[in-house]
Amino acid sequence: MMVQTQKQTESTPVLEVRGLTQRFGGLTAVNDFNVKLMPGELSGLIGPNGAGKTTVFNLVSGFYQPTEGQIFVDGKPTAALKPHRVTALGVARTFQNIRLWNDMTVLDNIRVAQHYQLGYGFFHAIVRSKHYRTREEQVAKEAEELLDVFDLKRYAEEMPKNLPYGTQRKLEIARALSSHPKLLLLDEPAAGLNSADAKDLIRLIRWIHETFDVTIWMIEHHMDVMMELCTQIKVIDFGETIAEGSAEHVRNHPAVMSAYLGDENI
Ligand SMILES: Nc1ncnc2c1ncn2[C@@H]1O[C@H](COP(=O)(O)OP(=O)(O)OP(=O)(O)O)[C@@H](O)[C@H]1O
Repeated sequence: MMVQTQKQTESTPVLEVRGLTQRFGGLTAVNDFNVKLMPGELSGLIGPNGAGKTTVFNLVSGFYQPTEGQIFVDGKPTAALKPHRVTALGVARTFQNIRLWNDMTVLDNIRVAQHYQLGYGFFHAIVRSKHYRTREEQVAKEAEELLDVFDLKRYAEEMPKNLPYGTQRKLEIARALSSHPKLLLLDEPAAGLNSADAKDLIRLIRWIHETFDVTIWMIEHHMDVMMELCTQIKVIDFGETIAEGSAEHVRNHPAVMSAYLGDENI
């Protein structure tokens, strides 16, 4: 019985997307998109500007409700759920333009993100019940530990906007991990980084993948970052999937080369 349960768990994709389509008025931003990510994968999604990549992430994280199609997180349908419900089911993300809470300290950015996941009620917070206090202590401890493992502890009382750009990116990833996600979506994590910071980011993502029990799906324009990290890459253009496979395979794929013609990043 135990073995069967284990097998079932192992064969359930962390994310499965079927026939996902998103229209904005007359524009089809994503058309019949399908993907299956198994536990522990580190995969990529690439495509030229405006191809529909962020729209896919917005759909998977519940920011948009799809025009058509189904999304399953760990086997549970999520296409009709609000973002906080999708987060509670185990999806966390970062944004192309860093979205930290700049009027809160670094430590509070992590603590508040954890609260989203805890979801204990208003009553417990108001009366500060024993249950609430115990969880609060746990949250504070975990937040400090997370800052420690990300080598961010010295910035705990700083405001995020005062940190170097690469450190803000790191903090945003740490904050996403604080909700214990099964699936981490990274939207262009190397955007705006210089090449030294981009190399640090590659090491950081590899370390997260090896250390945390999390499946990672990332969008990135820097092909060298994708080549270093991703085992599987999907390529979209005008919302259509035009290629998929290993980094090497997609890099040399004629449809990909044609889609990127003139783009110096590939
Ligand atoms: N909320 C929206 N309303 C209307 N159109 C939108 C909306 N969000 C995205 N689009 C359009 O959908 C298309 C896909 O956009 P999307 O941001 O997903 O592309 P992308 O591949 O992430 O691009 P980039 O690499 O430039 O970030 C674009 O034409 C964009 O203008």
